[in-house]
Amino acid sequence: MTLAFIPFRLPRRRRCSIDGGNSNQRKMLKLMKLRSASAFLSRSYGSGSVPQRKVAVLGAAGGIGQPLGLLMKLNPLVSDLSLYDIAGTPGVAADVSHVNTRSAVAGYVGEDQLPRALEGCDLVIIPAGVPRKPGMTRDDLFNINAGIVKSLCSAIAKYCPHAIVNMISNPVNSTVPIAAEVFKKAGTYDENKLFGVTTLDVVRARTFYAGKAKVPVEEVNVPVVGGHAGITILPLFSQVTPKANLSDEDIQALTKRTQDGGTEVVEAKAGKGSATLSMAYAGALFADACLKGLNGVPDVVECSFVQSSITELPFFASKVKLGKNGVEEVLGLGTMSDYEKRGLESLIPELKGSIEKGIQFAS
Ligand SMILES: NC(=O)c1ccc[n+]([C@@H]2O[C@H](COP(=O)([O-])OP(=O)(O)OC[C@H]3O[C@@H](n4cnc5c(N)ncnc54)[C@H](O)[C@@H]3O)[C@@H](O)[C@H]2O)c1
Ligand SMILES: O=C(O)C[C@H](O)C(=O)O
Repeated sequence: MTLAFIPFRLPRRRRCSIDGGNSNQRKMLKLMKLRSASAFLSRSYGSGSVPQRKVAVLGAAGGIGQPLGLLMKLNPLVSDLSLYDIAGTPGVAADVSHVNTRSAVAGYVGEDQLPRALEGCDLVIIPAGVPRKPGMTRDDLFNINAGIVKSLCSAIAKYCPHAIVNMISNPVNSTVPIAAEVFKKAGTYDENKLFGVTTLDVVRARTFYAGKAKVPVEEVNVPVVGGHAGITILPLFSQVTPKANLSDEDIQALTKRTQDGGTEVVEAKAGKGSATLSMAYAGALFADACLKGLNGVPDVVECSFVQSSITELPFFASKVKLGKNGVEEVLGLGTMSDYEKRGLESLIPELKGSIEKGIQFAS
């Protein structure tokens, strides 16, 4: 998983050898980086023209929304960036708009301006809602965030019914089913266009594994399946690459740390919210993957919580192939270890309950 808007990165070994060189070599590196950026774009779109893509961030003045807005402004696949919140967006939009990259930026504040924020959107990212404080579960956010998500999704159904939706607001295990129900009621539901963003779980699993296995973090690839809360987060370290010789105890500790990654941040922030910067990074990665898919870039695969039939549950996170219409294929679970099989069995009742809670709320 690499960011389209950081196409300049050379593989680690090449970077090392040139970075240490003389000034001519460094100039050459700079030129190569610029060339590789334009080569990337023309490779992806043939004629060299990048499609116009309007992206909205709902909750754009928040802890996630602000850095996510900035990261989307850095993404050359975005032509129009729409920053919406119930307060604070004029300032955030003015600030982000001064960054000298491709997209036009507009700030929208309050419900009256929501239609204009959404009209013509290809992708809507939703980090609106309250975050956890220490001692809370993600489900404790349900009472406030379910209503926020429901009303935002009603507006999406009305003003940009064909947009891809990236749901960040917690509890994701329930907010995605809520969104699906709202879209179904409005007659606009397309199961291929609704995604629960679980990328931060993958980002964490990669980081924690790389630290333990002493392998370069950029090379680590590991699927994380299930959902996005506690034991419903199931990293499949038996499928990780590159392989390292870790004990069962190590794998269990890595699994637990991945499952508790959000809580680790909530506790460290001591009442000032949950993960924002790492989430903005993860959200930008996932949004970028969706845009690449929309633009026809082949073989884009990410983990996401989507409508699924790979288990008995109607929604499930797994590897998903992204294409011009959103989900192109929900990929299976692959071969799992006995430990992971037990993890899968024990997450099912909790995830089922959270999905049903969301469906019931919205219907
Ligand atoms: N999926 C994940 O992996 C993941 C990771 C981190 C956080 N989260 C969740 O993301 C959400 C946001 O977290 P945060 O730290 O940015 O919170 P925050 O409180 O800093 O920001 C939330 C923003 O949402 C806005 N908002 C509230 N109601 C709104 C509405 N009706 N329309 C538009 N905007 C509205 C607020 O004004 C605020 O600016 C939380 O629910 C959190 O649990 C999810
Ligand atoms: O833990 C949280 O409440 C926020 C988010 O879901 C996370 O995983 O960081």
